[in-house]
Amino acid sequence: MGKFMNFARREEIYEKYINLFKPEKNFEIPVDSAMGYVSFEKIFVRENLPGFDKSTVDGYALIAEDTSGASREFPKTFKITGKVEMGKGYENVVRSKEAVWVPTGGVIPSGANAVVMVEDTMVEGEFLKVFKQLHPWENVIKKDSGMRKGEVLVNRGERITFGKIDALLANGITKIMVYKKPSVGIISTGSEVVEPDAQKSFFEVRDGNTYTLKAYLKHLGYEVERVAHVKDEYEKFLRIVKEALEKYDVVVTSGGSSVGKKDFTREVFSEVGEVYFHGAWIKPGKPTVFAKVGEKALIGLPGKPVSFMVSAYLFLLPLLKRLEGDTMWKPKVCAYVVSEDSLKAAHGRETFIPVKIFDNFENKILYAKPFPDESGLVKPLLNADGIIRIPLEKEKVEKGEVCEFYMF
Ligand SMILES: Nc1nc2c(c(=O)[nH]1)N[C@H]1C(S)=C(S)[C@@H](COP(=O)(O)OP(=O)(O)OC[C@H]3O[C@@H](n4cnc5c(N)ncnc54)[C@H](O)[C@@H]3O)O[C@H]1N2
Ligand code: MOO
Repeated sequence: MGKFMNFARREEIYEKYINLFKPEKNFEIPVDSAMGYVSFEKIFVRENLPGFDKSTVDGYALIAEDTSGASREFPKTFKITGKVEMGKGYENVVRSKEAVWVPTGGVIPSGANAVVMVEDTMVEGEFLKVFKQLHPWENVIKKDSGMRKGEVLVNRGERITFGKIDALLANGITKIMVYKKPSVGIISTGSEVVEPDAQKSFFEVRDGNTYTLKAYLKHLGYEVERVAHVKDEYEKFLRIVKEALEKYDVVVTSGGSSVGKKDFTREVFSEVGEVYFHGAWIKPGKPTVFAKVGEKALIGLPGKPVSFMVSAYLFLLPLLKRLEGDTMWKPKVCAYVVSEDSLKAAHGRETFIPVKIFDNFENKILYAKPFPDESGLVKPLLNADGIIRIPLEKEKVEKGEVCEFYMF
């Protein structure tokens, strides 16, 4: 197989490889099925919301100034003059020393400027005793204080959250154009690799990688298949990759990405397309292969379990996000956390270490328990919530030092 070819730093791989890919397809979807998709449209608020002054409590609408000095001992008395019905307007005006029943969400009658909660009142025939002093607009959502016509609701390239869905529906928007999510085919390689449910010899390894990645991508909403497993046979590997490229937007392989005699990934990728990089200055995940075949992406992930998942997190996920139109496709720092142990970085490589996060509620600090064991083991990921990063220029992290945390 020979040597590594064309190493690059992570940012360079983002700029010179992942940036080459663009979202192509979009379609219309009901808003209540759009969660997690990326919007193809820029959508504006259609009407001011709420369109009326609205009560936040069940109680009586009145003029706040009339409650001045009110208490349990010295209540103020009002005349009850009517009641508001939900979803309806109210004709009459509230005058000084008058009170009108209003349910939560009901309209504030004109003239009134506050609502006293029913618990702070007592009804005596036609009259209401108020035990509490209110300030103007207490317990009222002011008209149009929520959204204004013309404000941006959703930008093109923004992911649809439940907050966006709620706001779209509140505006009467029930359909939205979103980008299609890319489809992913995952190929497992390695003569020692067997199916997870297989009887295996002492020296064989169960295929965790490809099924784990499938589970993760499926959970994130991508169309994903674990296509096949191939032994270290060049011709068969080549054929399976070609077939997968016909079918999927992105093809990912596991294993065989290093420089061993039977590591065919780079060679196979070079035969079907253009290899941009073979090797990333990161640990784990160094022997990752990045290729492009027409508009399709072909990524060769290393076989070691931690290297496989970390490289998938750092490169495959951003690629998929970019392909689905997400403008925020690069990995994002989720929090700054304190490392519970001192850690050594890999020389000349940006280092990522699986961690579990602990909350310390007393001092309001997040702590990270690192699992820096060999990336060829499965164990470091067992209890990991994500990874912390040691930048390229740093050689170590001291116990108690603050690190960037990236959540899986
Ligand atoms: N001479 C060098 N050797 C290696 C280098 C190097 O720079 N020079 N880099 C090392 C690094 S770093 C990594 S990471 C590995 C990656 O190697 P490969 O991608 O070729 O992976 P394999 O050799 O196929 O497998 C490595 C390891 O992972 C196990 N494996 C493979 N597939 C699966 C699977 N689907 N599920 C679970 N485990 C799997 C496999 O049995 C091996 O134990 O290269 C180093 N070598
Ligand atoms: O990059 Mo390897 O993935 O260091 O273990």
